[in-house]
Amino acid sequence: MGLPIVRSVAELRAQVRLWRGAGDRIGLVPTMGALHEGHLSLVRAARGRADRVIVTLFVNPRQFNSAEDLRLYPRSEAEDAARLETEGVDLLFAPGVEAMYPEGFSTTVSVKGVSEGLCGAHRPGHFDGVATVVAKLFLQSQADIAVFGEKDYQQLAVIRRMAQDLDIPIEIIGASTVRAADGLALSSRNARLSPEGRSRAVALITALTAAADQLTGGAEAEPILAAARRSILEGGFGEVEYLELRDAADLAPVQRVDRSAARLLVAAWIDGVRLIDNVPVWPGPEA
Ligand SMILES: Nc1ncnc2c1ncn2[C@@H]1O[C@H](COP(=O)(O)OP(=O)(O)OP(=O)(O)O)[C@@H](O)[C@H]1O
Ligand SMILES: CC(C)(CO)[C@@H](O)C(=O)[O-]
Ligand code: BAL
Repeated sequence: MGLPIVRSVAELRAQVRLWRGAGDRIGLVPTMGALHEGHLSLVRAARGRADRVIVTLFVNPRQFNSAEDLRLYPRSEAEDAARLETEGVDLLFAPGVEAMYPEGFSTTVSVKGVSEGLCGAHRPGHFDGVATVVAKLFLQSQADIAVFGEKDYQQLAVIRRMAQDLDIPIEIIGASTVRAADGLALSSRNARLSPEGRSRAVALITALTAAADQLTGGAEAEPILAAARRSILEGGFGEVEYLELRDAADLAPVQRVDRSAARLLVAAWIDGVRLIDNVPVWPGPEA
């Protein structure tokens, strides 16, 4: 029969009404397309928890702080739809910009606290764009659950806060990061790396995991982070935008991991491509 693709909120709502009437539980997987195994892992997580799965594909201009990044963002809707059909997805919602932001659109959802620093500091307006579009997708789909990747860890924290603050009745599921065989986190932007950049990009996760091991149990973060930063640059990255240790729940800065779980987060540039990644850091067995 093929995967139904709808482009208007009215069509989406009509389908959701039928499913809700039948008592189905609805799962949502928001994406910007150019799908890879990371996205498909979110789809599988949603399928395990819901009767119907909606994937959304919308390259959201409001979350791009660089026109060049928006222009270069990979787009492959036909291939994406074919992969989603194989995964047994029930509906692809792929609206155009005018359907999401019609003439006169004037609202911004802005989340303080967790959206500050890290990517928030380096991509001005990015999380306002994410929070606004995700709030719309939640309300348009009326889904019961939504799945997001931990690869975009700060984004996940922003979305959890936004849904809680706005009393949107949806359960947010965080799914662990899917990696290539060498450890690089899968990302749509990896497609923009040269073959040499791609093979050197592994320096990011190598440095993160080494630093996380040393931080486990409460060692002072500063010298460990400085060494990790050096090894990322020596590994072939041109710039480390940030490398920070934060509390895993509220993303407050952390000097050492001696009480609760933390997260080590990085953004770095290689080949003119900005890659992000993060790993957990645990207080250790004696904490
Ligand atoms: N490697 C991955 N493992 C698990 N989830 C992922 C992975 N990469 C992306 N996701 C998740 O997929 C969803 C859609 O992300 P998106 O379409 O931006 O893909 P992406 O690969 O992160 O692209 P990019 O970072 O280049 O924009 C988000 O919830 C994101 O966290
Ligand atoms: C959540 C999201 C689909 C909102 O546009 C996007 O930020 C993404 O792909 O991670
Ligand atoms: N994966 C998060 C979306 C973005 O980079 O804009």
